[in-house]
Amino acid sequence: MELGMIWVAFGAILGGVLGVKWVLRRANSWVYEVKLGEKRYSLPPGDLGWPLIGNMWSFLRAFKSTDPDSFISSFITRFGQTGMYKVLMFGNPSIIVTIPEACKRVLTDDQNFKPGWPTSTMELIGRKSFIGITNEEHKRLRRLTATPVNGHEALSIYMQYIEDNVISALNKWAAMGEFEFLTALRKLTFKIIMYIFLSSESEHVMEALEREYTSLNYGVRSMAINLPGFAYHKALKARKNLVNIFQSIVNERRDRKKGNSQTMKKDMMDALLDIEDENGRKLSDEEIIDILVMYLNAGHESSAHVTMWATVKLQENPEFFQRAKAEQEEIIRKRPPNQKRLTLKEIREMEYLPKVIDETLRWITFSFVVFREAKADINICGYTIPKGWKVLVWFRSLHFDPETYPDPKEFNPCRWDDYTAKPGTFLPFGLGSRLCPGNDLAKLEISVFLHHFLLNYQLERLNPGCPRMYLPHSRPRDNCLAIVRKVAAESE
Ligand code: HEM
Repeated sequence: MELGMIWVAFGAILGGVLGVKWVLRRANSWVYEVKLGEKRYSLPPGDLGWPLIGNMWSFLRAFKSTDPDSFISSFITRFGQTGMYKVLMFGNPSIIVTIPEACKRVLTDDQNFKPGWPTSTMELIGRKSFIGITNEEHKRLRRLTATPVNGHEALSIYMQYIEDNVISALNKWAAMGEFEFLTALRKLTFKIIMYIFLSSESEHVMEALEREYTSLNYGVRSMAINLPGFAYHKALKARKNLVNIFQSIVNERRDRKKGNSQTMKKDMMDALLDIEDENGRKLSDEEIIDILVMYLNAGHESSAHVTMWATVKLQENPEFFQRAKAEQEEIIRKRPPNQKRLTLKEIREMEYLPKVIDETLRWITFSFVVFREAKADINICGYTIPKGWKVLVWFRSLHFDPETYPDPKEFNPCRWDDYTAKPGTFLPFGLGSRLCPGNDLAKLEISVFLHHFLLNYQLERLNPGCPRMYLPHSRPRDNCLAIVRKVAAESE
């Protein structure tokens, strides 16, 4: 009898637990889907996860494991290869899009989509940065800021500065013993983007800014928990420090302008201070600072990570290393004897190195997701994306699709030998009006670095088997602790 009671109690508790779980698993659907009425039946398949946290737990678990793609795979296993899935992430009901057709549609339709970055990201990058302003304002500021960092003329102005700094950084590192290769590359790419935007600042200011950016970045894809000890809390503090530093730079520039003292060279900061709209309105300090926070962040983290991985993967694969080095040696051989430096023309004529760079861009997919928000109900590939829902364009799925890229986890530049990416299958820099304005600059920086590295250096990692982290971006846990060895004398 007593045993019977125990079983009854056990059954009741189990039933209760399962009942609560059943309710909790459906709670988000009742909150977000029921109000859509008939439209809810044409949503893509998926699940909105748990109340409040939605699918964040499974996302973070996957991206903190060795297999980040297990997050999307779990949707494919449960709901099939539909290419679009409903989720609740970063506090919003959202649709993840993973197939070329859907990604292209979302990224190229500005009438129906606007930027949809989580509020937590906006707080960090800035409400007046490109992710927070209207399409019209974006168009105007984008035209002004993108021209100086892209295209032939702009790049030829920066070529020598980039090359000088690459040569001296490599020289310095080779005399340094062990160091964090990624951290050093971040400093190098930061110096370059600082030069373009602010001409130049003291080493001291630059170091301080770069340190704050590292903390800012760790917070960008973390849970938005503003409590001491959490990455997001540290990132908010870093943003405050960045804003203070930029404010003092803006003040100094405004004073200098009032005093009519001529700056040596007009940089992006001058352009931002001068710009006026059709009504003669100038940009406020807040607008200028948010644009700087965004550009300086986007303009150094990404190039540093891609340069590091390209170097590491070449060094790990002697066959690729040799082929890449042979191409660079050929460039030197063909050069007139009085020419000492790499030219844009030589970079454009390279055939193998661009394949190495494209393969690195694919293999790490630095921006694995970008965010949009539907401005109206819209049908894509037979599914409804409701007005106000976020859209997560999941670049990682495009770049790791085995149909497009056989054996996708293998790093293999030769896959690009006879292959031209079909539309929408290779989007490392995004697409449409928000296409990365720094794509040419990034490729230039990476090419110049690899040219000098391949000709003269070797990288020896101290922990080659060190685990890889995927958040906020793909990197070795030890920031690529390594020694750079000089193997040949520089030609000049
Ligand atoms: C390998 C290096 C880089 C990668 C992989 C990369 C990737 C991307 C991607 C995917 C986007 C699109 C975001 C979206 O659609 O919402 C983007 C936008 C952007 N990138 Fe890059 N980027 C790189 C280098 C740079 C550099 C060097 C700069 C600085 C000049 C830069 C500045 C920006 C800016 C300002 C945006 C926002 C554009 C807009 O909203 O109009 N990026 N980047």
